[in-house]
Amino acid sequence: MAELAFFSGTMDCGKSTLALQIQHNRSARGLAGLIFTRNDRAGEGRISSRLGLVSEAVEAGEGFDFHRHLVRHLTAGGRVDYVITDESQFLSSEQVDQLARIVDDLSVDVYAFGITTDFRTRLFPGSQRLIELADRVETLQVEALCWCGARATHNARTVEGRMVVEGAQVVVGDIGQGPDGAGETGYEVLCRRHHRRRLTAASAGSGGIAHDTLPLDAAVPAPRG
Ligand SMILES: Nc1ncnc2c1ncn2[C@@H]1O[C@H](COP(=O)(O)OP(=O)(O)O)[C@@H](O)[C@H]1O
Ligand SMILES: Cc1cn([C@H]2C[C@H](O)[C@@H](COP(=O)(O)O)O2)c(=O)[nH]c1=O
Repeated sequence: MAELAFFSGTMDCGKSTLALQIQHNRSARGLAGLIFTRNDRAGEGRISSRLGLVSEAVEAGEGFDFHRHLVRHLTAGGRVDYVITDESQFLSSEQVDQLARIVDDLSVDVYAFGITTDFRTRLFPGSQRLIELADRVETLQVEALCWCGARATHNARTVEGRMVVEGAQVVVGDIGQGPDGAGETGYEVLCRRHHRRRLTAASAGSGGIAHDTLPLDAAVPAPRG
């Protein structure tokens, strides 16, 4: 039976990489997929991972109808075994309904990838609808880490390394500072404790994992002698 699966997590946890791996493995076995994205950092009509993989994709902008696109494709004699949508957090609730309709009415698997919450810890519209409708919601296994070493569960937006809480929900960008450095909007993944305290690596003065904040003493035996 076809399914709607939502692979979610923070920024930088490997979602696009997994999307491209699924695409690679399925196409290697002769399955035909349609790949969609919206507002990828690499530009329109592209799906890119930080591991360097890039693939072409159909840009599913505002007003794009996934169900109509598939019906047209099939009517024209095309084949579709599965659908991948990256940056699905940016989709509208109606577009996610169309994805569910593709699964139920056309019996095509849909694998959606996206971050769950925005820089203010609120659900994106696309992610909210995916959580409501998906047959399965998967949290990615490769966790991103907060500067303190704890699992990063939240996305912070930063300006010059400092967390900001005002601004538009959608600002396309990357982990770290923008290319021009000062004043550029960037993102940093944090654990909830540090997101709540608005404590980024820069504001905490941390150059890397702060080992003394981890409860490692109990796990690592003290050296003998
Ligand atoms: N130089 C590198 N060497 C090994 N792994 C890397 C490197 N750069 C990035 N990664 C991996 O890529 C992941 C980010 O993958 P990506 O698909 O771009 O994430 P997402 O789509 O979730 O934002 C990182 O969590 C890390 O595991
Ligand atoms: C938290 C947050 C993120 N974004 C943008 C920033 C990136 O362009 C994407 C996430 O991409 P990734 O492949 O998962 O790293 O979302 C945003 O617009 N608003 C936010 O609050």
